[in-house]
Amino acid sequence: MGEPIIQASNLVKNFKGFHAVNGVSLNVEPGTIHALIGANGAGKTTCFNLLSKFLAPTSGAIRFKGRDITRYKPDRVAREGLVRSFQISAVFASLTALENVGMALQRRRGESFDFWNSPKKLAADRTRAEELLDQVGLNGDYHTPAAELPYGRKRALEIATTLGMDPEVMLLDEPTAGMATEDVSRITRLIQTVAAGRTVLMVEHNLGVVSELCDRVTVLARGEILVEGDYDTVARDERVIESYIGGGGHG
Ligand SMILES: Nc1ncnc2c1ncn2[C@@H]1O[C@H](COP(=O)(O)OP(=O)(O)OP(=O)(O)O)[C@@H](O)[C@H]1O
Repeated sequence: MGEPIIQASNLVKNFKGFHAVNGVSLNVEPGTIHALIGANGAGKTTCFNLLSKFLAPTSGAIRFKGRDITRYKPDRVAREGLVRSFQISAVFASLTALENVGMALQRRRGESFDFWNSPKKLAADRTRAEELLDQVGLNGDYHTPAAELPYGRKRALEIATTLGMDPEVMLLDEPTAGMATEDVSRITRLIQTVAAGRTVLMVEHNLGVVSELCDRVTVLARGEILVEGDYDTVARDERVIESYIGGGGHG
């Protein structure tokens, strides 16, 4: 294995004395799809928010491509290629699919969204935005407001906006949560496609999706790493089975 693209050392996050993440050291290898799993309350979301810089750790360090990013703001790490997917928020729900991806393209350049950008830049963005929408299967939905897209397509749009940031590492937060089986397989295939030439770190509850997609799996329990390995190894591990059956978290 080469040098990890993400190296988290001894991450700790306390909330009023409660250790949500308690000494997590995690390496993500470039070109892999890596899952964070664990029972409810295990610390997956907190860990994810630390890695995407949406939360500052109480202690510990994070390196991205060898550089210490522990004190970086989310926008800066995103521009450097570590990008998390976002649920299309209420603010952008009224914008069309094309406009949502267009915003990501502008954000990539560090610009705030500007409807009055130069026509040349807008035309180039539009072509790129259309390509990205085609890639995620939204070729018929360029002008549909995000709010009107069915759930599975909304999640596909989120992936397109993430791709608009030109990520080297994509951080996906429960990409198949709340989906019907048919959408789950579509998004699984989509993640597989967009993972080519990239690194993906995802929090995912659906173990079928994890087994299908992920090269490496880190299992958290009570804020700590319980087991790490490929899917078959962790799925067989007694401690993992027990943590799922027993609820694993602290609640
Ligand atoms: N902002 C916060 N303030 C206080 N406690 C928090 C906060 N965020 C998370 N926690 C606690 O930290 C623990 C870990 O939460 P986290 O959301 O990271 O777990 P999770 O593994 O993502 O769980 P789930 O699968 O239910 O989403 C939980 O006990 C939670 O109650």
